[in-house]
Amino acid sequence: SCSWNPDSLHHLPVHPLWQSPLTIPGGTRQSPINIQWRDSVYDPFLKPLKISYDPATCLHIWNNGYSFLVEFDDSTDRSIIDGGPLENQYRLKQFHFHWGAINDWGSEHTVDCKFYPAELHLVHWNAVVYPTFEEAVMEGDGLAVIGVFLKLGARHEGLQTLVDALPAVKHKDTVIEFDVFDPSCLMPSCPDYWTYAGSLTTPPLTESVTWIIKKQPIEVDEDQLEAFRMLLFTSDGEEEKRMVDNFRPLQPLMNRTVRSSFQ
Ligand SMILES: Clc1ccc(Cc2nnn[n-]2)cc1
Ligand SMILES: [Zn+2]
Repeated sequence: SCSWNPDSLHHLPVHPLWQSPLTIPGGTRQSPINIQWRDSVYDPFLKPLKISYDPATCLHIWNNGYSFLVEFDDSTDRSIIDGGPLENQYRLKQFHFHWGAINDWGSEHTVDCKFYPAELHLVHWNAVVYPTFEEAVMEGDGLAVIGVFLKLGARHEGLQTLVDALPAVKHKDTVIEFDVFDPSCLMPSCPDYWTYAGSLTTPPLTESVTWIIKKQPIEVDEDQLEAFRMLLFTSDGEEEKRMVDNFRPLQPLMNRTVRSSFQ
Protein backbone atom coordinates (compact mmCIF):
# COMPACT_ATOMS: atom_id res chain seq x y z
CA SER A 1 0.00 0.00 0.00
CA CYS A 2 1.05 3.60 -0.42
CA SER A 3 2.28 5.38 2.69
CA TRP A 4 2.22 9.08 1.91
CA ASN A 5 5.41 10.94 2.52
CA PRO A 6 4.90 12.43 6.03
CA ASP A 7 7.04 15.42 5.04
CA SER A 8 4.67 16.35 2.27
CA LEU A 9 2.90 19.55 3.30
CA HIS A 10 -0.30 18.41 1.75
CA HIS A 11 -2.66 15.77 2.96
CA LEU A 12 -4.83 14.49 0.19
CA PRO A 13 -8.21 16.21 0.19
CA VAL A 14 -11.33 14.05 0.28
CA HIS A 15 -14.34 15.59 -1.42
CA PRO A 16 -17.60 15.41 0.59
CA LEU A 17 -18.92 12.94 -1.98
CA TRP A 18 -16.33 10.41 -0.81
CA GLN A 19 -16.07 11.51 2.85
CA SER A 20 -18.93 9.33 4.04
CA PRO A 21 -17.78 5.79 4.74
CA LEU A 22 -18.47 5.15 1.07
CA THR A 23 -17.91 1.43 1.13
CA ILE A 24 -19.70 -1.45 -0.47
CA PRO A 25 -20.34 -3.91 2.35
CA GLY A 26 -18.35 -7.04 1.45
CA GLY A 27 -16.73 -5.32 -1.52
CA THR A 28 -13.85 -7.44 -2.83
CA ARG A 29 -13.04 -5.68 -6.12
CA GLN A 30 -13.27 -1.93 -5.53
CA SER A 31 -11.58 0.82 -7.57
CA PRO A 32 -9.36 2.77 -7.88
CA ILE A 33 -6.16 0.95 -6.84
CA ASN A 34 -2.44 1.59 -6.82
CA ILE A 35 -0.79 -0.31 -9.69
CA GLN A 36 2.54 -1.63 -8.35
CA TRP A 37 4.42 -2.09 -11.63
CA ARG A 38 6.68 -4.87 -10.34
CA ASP A 39 3.68 -6.88 -9.01
CA SER A 40 1.81 -6.81 -12.33
CA VAL A 41 1.97 -10.08 -14.27
CA TYR A 42 2.61 -10.15 -18.04
CA ASP A 43 -0.13 -12.18 -19.76
CA PRO A 44 0.96 -13.24 -23.29
CA PHE A 45 -2.64 -14.22 -24.10
CA LEU A 46 -3.89 -10.62 -23.76
CA LYS A 47 -4.84 -9.28 -27.20
CA PRO A 48 -4.28 -5.78 -28.53
CA LEU A 49 -7.19 -3.48 -27.70
CA LYS A 50 -9.28 -2.62 -30.79
CA ILE A 51 -10.93 0.79 -30.73
CA SER A 52 -13.35 2.00 -33.41
CA TYR A 53 -15.30 5.15 -32.59
CA ASP A 54 -17.62 7.00 -34.96
CA PRO A 55 -17.24 10.74 -34.20
CA ALA A 56 -20.84 11.30 -35.37
CA THR A 57 -22.14 9.33 -32.36
CA CYS A 58 -21.12 12.22 -30.09
CA LEU A 59 -24.20 13.87 -28.53
CA HIS A 60 -23.50 16.47 -25.81
CA ILE A 61 -21.36 17.57 -22.89
CA TRP A 62 -22.96 17.88 -19.47
CA ASN A 63 -21.89 18.79 -15.96
CA ASN A 64 -23.44 16.17 -13.69
CA GLY A 65 -22.09 17.67 -10.47
CA TYR A 66 -19.26 15.08 -10.18
CA SER A 67 -17.40 15.67 -13.46
CA PHE A 68 -18.19 16.75 -17.00
CA LEU A 69 -19.33 13.91 -19.25
CA VAL A 70 -19.25 13.67 -23.05
CA GLU A 71 -22.11 11.31 -23.93
CA PHE A 72 -22.54 9.19 -27.05
CA ASP A 73 -25.41 7.58 -28.92
CA ASP A 74 -25.11 3.96 -27.78
CA SER A 75 -28.26 2.68 -29.53
CA THR A 76 -26.11 0.86 -32.15
CA ASP A 77 -22.62 -0.67 -32.37
CA ARG A 78 -21.10 2.33 -34.16
CA SER A 79 -18.60 3.22 -31.40
CA ILE A 80 -17.10 0.12 -29.82
CA ILE A 81 -14.02 -1.49 -28.32
CA ASP A 82 -13.05 -5.16 -28.65
CA GLY A 83 -10.08 -7.46 -28.00
CA GLY A 84 -7.76 -6.69 -25.09
CA PRO A 85 -8.98 -8.64 -22.03
CA LEU A 86 -12.57 -8.54 -23.29
CA GLU A 87 -14.66 -11.54 -24.42
CA ASN A 88 -17.28 -9.39 -26.16
CA GLN A 89 -17.32 -6.01 -27.86
CA TYR A 90 -18.44 -3.12 -25.64
CA ARG A 91 -20.27 0.06 -26.68
CA LEU A 92 -19.01 3.56 -25.80
CA LYS A 93 -21.51 5.33 -23.51
CA GLN A 94 -19.58 8.36 -22.21
CA PHE A 95 -16.22 9.69 -21.21
CA HIS A 96 -15.28 11.97 -18.32
CA PHE A 97 -12.29 13.01 -16.24
CA HIS A 98 -11.08 13.14 -12.62
CA TRP A 99 -8.61 15.83 -11.56
CA GLY A 100 -7.03 17.69 -8.62
CA ALA A 101 -6.94 21.25 -7.34
CA ILE A 102 -3.18 21.22 -7.99
CA ASN A 103 -0.92 19.16 -10.25
CA ASP A 104 0.41 16.99 -7.38
CA TRP A 105 -2.66 14.75 -7.47
CA GLY A 106 -5.96 14.24 -9.33
CA SER A 107 -5.86 10.80 -10.94
CA GLU A 108 -7.91 7.95 -9.45
CA HIS A 109 -5.38 5.18 -10.12
CA THR A 110 -1.74 5.59 -9.13
CA VAL A 111 1.34 3.85 -10.57
CA ASP A 112 3.91 2.92 -7.92
CA CYS A 113 2.05 5.37 -5.64
CA LYS A 114 2.49 8.23 -8.10
CA PHE A 115 -0.53 10.41 -8.84
CA TYR A 116 -1.04 12.08 -12.21
CA PRO A 117 -2.77 15.49 -12.32
CA ALA A 118 -5.82 13.96 -14.08
CA GLU A 119 -7.28 10.75 -15.48
CA LEU A 120 -9.63 10.18 -18.45
CA HIS A 121 -12.26 7.41 -18.23
CA LEU A 122 -14.04 6.06 -21.31
CA VAL A 123 -17.04 4.05 -20.11
CA HIS A 124 -18.30 1.16 -22.31
CA TRP A 125 -20.98 -1.49 -21.74
CA ASN A 126 -21.54 -5.09 -22.87
CA ALA A 127 -24.50 -4.72 -25.22
CA VAL A 128 -23.88 -8.23 -26.60
CA VAL A 129 -25.03 -9.82 -23.33
CA TYR A 130 -27.16 -7.12 -21.60
CA PRO A 131 -30.19 -5.27 -23.04
CA THR A 132 -29.50 -1.93 -21.32
CA PHE A 133 -26.60 0.02 -19.79
CA GLU A 134 -28.45 0.09 -16.46
CA GLU A 135 -28.52 -3.72 -16.36
CA ALA A 136 -24.87 -3.99 -17.46
CA VAL A 137 -23.87 -1.69 -14.55
CA MET A 138 -25.04 -4.46 -12.16
CA GLU A 139 -23.07 -7.36 -13.76
CA GLY A 140 -19.47 -8.49 -13.24
CA ASP A 141 -18.73 -8.36 -16.99
CA GLY A 142 -21.07 -5.50 -17.70
CA LEU A 143 -18.67 -2.56 -18.14
CA ALA A 144 -15.21 -1.86 -19.55
CA VAL A 145 -13.53 1.44 -18.67
CA ILE A 146 -10.36 2.63 -20.42
CA GLY A 147 -8.26 4.83 -18.12
CA VAL A 148 -5.75 7.27 -19.62
CA PHE A 149 -3.44 9.34 -17.39
CA LEU A 150 -2.93 13.04 -18.16
CA LYS A 151 0.47 14.57 -17.43
CA LEU A 152 1.59 18.20 -17.59
CA GLY A 153 3.36 18.95 -20.86
CA ALA A 154 2.53 20.12 -24.34
CA ARG A 155 -0.89 21.53 -25.21
CA HIS A 156 -3.21 18.78 -26.49
CA GLU A 157 -4.89 20.09 -29.66
CA GLY A 158 -7.60 17.40 -29.70
CA LEU A 159 -8.56 18.15 -26.08
CA GLN A 160 -8.73 21.89 -26.83
CA THR A 161 -12.05 21.59 -28.71
CA LEU A 162 -13.47 20.10 -25.50
CA VAL A 163 -11.82 22.73 -23.27
CA ASP A 164 -13.30 25.53 -25.40
CA ALA A 165 -16.80 24.20 -24.65
CA LEU A 166 -16.37 23.96 -20.85
CA PRO A 167 -17.44 27.54 -19.94
CA ALA A 168 -20.88 26.61 -21.32
CA VAL A 169 -21.23 23.79 -18.75
CA LYS A 170 -19.74 25.65 -15.76
CA HIS A 171 -22.64 24.85 -13.44
CA LYS A 172 -24.08 21.50 -12.32
CA ASP A 173 -26.88 20.21 -14.60
CA THR A 174 -25.94 22.38 -17.57
CA VAL A 175 -25.59 20.70 -20.98
CA ILE A 176 -24.55 21.76 -24.45
CA GLU A 177 -24.76 20.04 -27.80
CA PHE A 178 -21.41 18.64 -28.92
CA ASP A 179 -22.02 16.83 -32.11
CA VAL A 180 -18.69 15.74 -33.57
CA PHE A 181 -15.78 14.53 -31.49
CA ASP A 182 -13.52 11.49 -31.94
CA PRO A 183 -12.25 10.31 -28.55
CA SER A 184 -9.56 8.27 -30.35
CA CYS A 185 -7.56 11.53 -30.45
CA LEU A 186 -7.22 11.22 -26.65
CA MET A 187 -5.49 7.81 -26.86
CA PRO A 188 -1.73 7.59 -26.34
CA SER A 189 0.27 6.09 -29.22
CA CYS A 190 1.66 3.19 -27.14
CA PRO A 191 -0.62 0.10 -27.09
CA ASP A 192 0.56 -1.12 -23.67
CA TYR A 193 -1.99 -1.43 -20.83
CA TRP A 194 -2.65 -2.95 -17.43
CA THR A 195 -5.97 -4.69 -16.72
CA TYR A 196 -7.78 -5.79 -13.54
CA ALA A 197 -11.30 -6.51 -12.25
CA GLY A 198 -12.76 -3.51 -10.40
CA SER A 199 -15.71 -1.21 -9.83
CA LEU A 200 -17.26 2.14 -10.58
CA THR A 201 -15.61 4.81 -8.43
CA THR A 202 -18.76 6.81 -7.69
CA PRO A 203 -22.17 5.51 -6.63
CA PRO A 204 -23.46 2.87 -7.36
CA LEU A 205 -19.81 1.63 -6.91
CA THR A 206 -20.92 -1.64 -8.51
CA GLU A 207 -18.22 -4.30 -9.13
CA SER A 208 -18.93 -4.46 -12.83
CA VAL A 209 -15.83 -2.92 -14.45
CA THR A 210 -13.04 -4.56 -16.42
CA TRP A 211 -10.41 -1.81 -16.11
CA ILE A 212 -7.98 -1.21 -18.97
CA ILE A 213 -5.37 1.33 -17.82
CA LYS A 214 -3.04 2.67 -20.54
CA LYS A 215 0.61 2.67 -19.51
CA GLN A 216 1.55 5.82 -21.46
CA PRO A 217 0.01 9.15 -20.37
CA ILE A 218 -1.13 11.87 -22.77
CA GLU A 219 0.22 15.40 -22.37
CA VAL A 220 -1.93 18.46 -21.66
CA ASP A 221 -0.81 21.96 -20.68
CA GLU A 222 -1.45 24.02 -17.51
CA ASP A 223 -4.16 26.16 -19.15
CA GLN A 224 -6.09 23.03 -20.13
CA LEU A 225 -5.94 21.63 -16.58
CA GLU A 226 -6.96 25.06 -15.23
CA ALA A 227 -9.98 24.99 -17.55
CA PHE A 228 -11.14 21.78 -15.78
CA ARG A 229 -10.70 23.51 -12.41
CA MET A 230 -12.96 26.42 -13.28
CA LEU A 231 -15.96 24.11 -13.51
CA LEU A 232 -18.30 24.05 -10.51
CA PHE A 233 -19.84 21.25 -8.44
CA THR A 234 -22.68 23.68 -7.71
CA SER A 235 -25.72 24.83 -9.64
CA ASP A 236 -26.25 28.38 -10.87
CA GLY A 237 -27.33 30.58 -7.97
CA GLU A 238 -25.77 28.36 -5.25
CA GLU A 239 -22.60 29.33 -3.38
CA GLU A 240 -19.83 28.41 -5.84
CA LYS A 241 -17.74 25.31 -5.12
CA ARG A 242 -14.95 24.67 -7.67
CA MET A 243 -15.05 21.22 -9.27
CA VAL A 244 -11.66 19.85 -8.14
CA ASP A 245 -10.39 16.73 -6.33
CA ASN A 246 -13.25 14.63 -7.75
CA PHE A 247 -11.34 11.37 -7.33
CA ARG A 248 -12.09 8.48 -4.97
CA PRO A 249 -9.45 7.37 -2.42
CA LEU A 250 -7.39 4.27 -3.24
CA GLN A 251 -9.08 0.96 -2.38
CA PRO A 252 -7.47 -2.29 -1.12
CA LEU A 253 -6.22 -4.69 -3.81
CA MET A 254 -7.47 -7.72 -1.82
CA ASN A 255 -7.24 -10.98 -3.77
CA ARG A 256 -6.54 -9.46 -7.19
CA THR A 257 -3.70 -9.58 -9.72
CA VAL A 258 -3.05 -6.76 -12.16
CA ARG A 259 -2.07 -8.16 -15.57
CA SER A 260 0.04 -6.32 -18.14
CA SER A 261 -0.12 -6.59 -21.93
CA PHE A 262 3.63 -5.88 -22.10
CA GLN A 263 6.86 -7.32 -20.66
CL1 LIG B 1 -22.57 5.17 -14.94
C1 LIG B 1 -21.14 5.76 -14.17
C2 LIG B 1 -21.11 5.87 -12.79
C3 LIG B 1 -19.97 6.35 -12.17
C4 LIG B 1 -18.89 6.76 -12.93
C5 LIG B 1 -17.69 7.30 -12.24
C6 LIG B 1 -16.58 6.36 -12.49
N1 LIG B 1 -16.62 5.07 -12.19
N2 LIG B 1 -15.45 4.57 -12.61
N3 LIG B 1 -14.73 5.55 -13.15
N4 LIG B 1 -15.45 6.66 -13.09
C7 LIG B 1 -18.90 6.62 -14.30
C8 LIG B 1 -20.05 6.14 -14.93
ZN1 LIG C 1 -14.31 7.98 -13.78
